[in-house]
Amino acid sequence: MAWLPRFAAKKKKETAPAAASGERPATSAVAVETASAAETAYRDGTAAAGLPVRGEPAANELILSVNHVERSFPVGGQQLHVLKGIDMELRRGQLVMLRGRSGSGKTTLMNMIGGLDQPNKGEIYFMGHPFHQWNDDKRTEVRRKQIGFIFQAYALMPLLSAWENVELSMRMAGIPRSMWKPRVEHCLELVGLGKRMHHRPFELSGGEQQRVAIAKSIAHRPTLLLADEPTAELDSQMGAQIMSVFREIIETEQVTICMTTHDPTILEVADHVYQMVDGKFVTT
Ligand SMILES: Nc1ncnc2c1ncn2[C@@H]1O[C@H](COP(=O)(O)OP(=O)(O)OP(=O)(O)O)[C@@H](O)[C@H]1O
Repeated sequence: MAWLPRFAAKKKKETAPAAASGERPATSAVAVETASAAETAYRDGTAAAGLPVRGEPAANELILSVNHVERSFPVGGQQLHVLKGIDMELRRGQLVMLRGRSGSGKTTLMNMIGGLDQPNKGEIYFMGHPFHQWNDDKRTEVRRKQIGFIFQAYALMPLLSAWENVELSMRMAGIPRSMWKPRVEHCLELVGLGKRMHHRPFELSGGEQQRVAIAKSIAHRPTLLLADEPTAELDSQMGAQIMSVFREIIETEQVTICMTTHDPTILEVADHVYQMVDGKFVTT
């Protein structure tokens, strides 16, 4: 679970300017025109809205390709080889799972896929963008618009309602204010929380809180969702509900989901499972 603190530290840095832009008042004619162009673009699903193009995505489109990736960390004057030549790919609409013992390198790989870290060797292309070559600012820009993150411990703001939590993520993604309401409603309904929109996290069950976190992660219409043990805190029934929500959002949002899990019952619903042992994938 090293992923959460490492991601949280970076996230703080990346969201500050976005939050400011979300609050931008449309006071000038230019600003009004820009906002309405962005809103139209958002409705039409065009790139001008600052969101990924929706349209009709090509079935089976290659979203991510990882080629011969290696990652080492200096520890005690020596190199600790954590990833030892990883090849994988993710395609549009897939639900892909990574499984492996604690310390096998899953989090390290997820950090690379999400553009939070870079390999020492090898290539990572996300939507054709060479993450292995790009600097942190360029990767952050793509990540903010096209990738969503879900954590084991939900990562919700405790004093905000479900609605406000989802709205906050749209504000931070720089989406025009007038688009927030319909999209927040849509996302919360999609995860089955239409009747709990104004509850705060402590008024919701663990499964419901995780569903708010999912609504939050898809509000900006990412292409890829990365989920670190999203069912680990839940009982098997709630875990199954989360998996059915994942299937639903894959269908309706054409998103791709890559998640880590230890739960063998959940593995059954994956389109593909990568088994990691000591920094490499093995076939089972
Ligand atoms: N920044 C770092 N510096 C040094 N070692 C690291 C660093 N990040 C990860 N490691 C080491 O790499 C190995 C793999 O860690 P990683 O967090 O990727 O495993 P994991 O499979 O996700 O484990 P878990 O299921 O417990 O989350 C561990 O031995 C860890 O200590």
